[in-house]
Amino acid sequence: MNNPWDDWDHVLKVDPDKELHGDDTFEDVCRTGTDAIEIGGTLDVTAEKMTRVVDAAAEYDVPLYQEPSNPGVVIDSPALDGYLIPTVFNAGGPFWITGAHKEWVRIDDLDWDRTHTEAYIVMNPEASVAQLTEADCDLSADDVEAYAKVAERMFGQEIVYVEYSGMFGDTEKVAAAHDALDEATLFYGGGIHGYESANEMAAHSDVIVVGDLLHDEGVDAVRETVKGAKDA
Ligand SMILES: CC(C)=CCC/C(C)=C/CC/C(C)=C/CC/C(C)=C/COP(=O)(O)OP(=O)(O)O
Ligand SMILES: O=P(O)(O)OC[C@@H](O)CO
Ligand SMILES: [Mg+2]
Repeated sequence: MNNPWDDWDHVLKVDPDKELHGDDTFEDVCRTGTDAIEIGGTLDVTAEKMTRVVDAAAEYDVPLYQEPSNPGVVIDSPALDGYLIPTVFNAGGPFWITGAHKEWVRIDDLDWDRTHTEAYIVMNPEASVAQLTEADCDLSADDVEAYAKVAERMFGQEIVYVEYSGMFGDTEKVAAAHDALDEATLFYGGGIHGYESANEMAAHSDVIVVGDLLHDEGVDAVRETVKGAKDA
């Protein structure tokens, strides 16, 4: 199966609820050298805020994907290459595994060819995503490895996402997920803040995701993480 993310090393995650840094523009954001832009955040995202970011990025050639945190923020735009829909394997209950998805499919006509899932393993208990989904983050490397195998082999997931949002993760646990996968692509996100941290996590995953750095330090700092990922 050929998927666009097979060739990615770096994804930039733009949170529609956060401002860009300093004088950065969306043109700068699209020209950091990242392989794709994911648009999404856990808290206070609306369809209107999503539309603002998609419209601003539409004219540049970087692939654009929406990553909705609930069905109400999904927007229909020809500028989007697709939708990356989280499912949280270690959520505290079924709503964030299949429940929100069932509601979405019930109320909307999906564009199935552009709709893909990401099997999240949420690891930082302080992150909004962990609190919202009541994720069990108390996982050993063996647990993470097992979740990754369940995602790939039992549920046919093409993307497994080890999510440390807001903190730099444990490389041993990320590597355990990486080693568990044959076909699926491992995304890693959390706390990447420069060349070194990008380079280190890129060695233990297939794609690194950089989020808050864009909003906190800006496009020049993001460009360093692209270099770190590409050099790994
Ligand atoms: C079925 C549909 C369309 C949506 C449901 C999708 C699911 C299951 C979402 C649950 C997990 C979630 C909220 C994912 C959003 C992506 C994400 C983890 C963004 C990063 O968020 P943080 O960085 O933790 O949050 P803030 O920056 O907003 O605090
Ligand atoms: O914001 P950071 O910590 O870079 O995390 C990136 C991403 O994995 C968040 O969903
Ligand atoms: Mg965030």
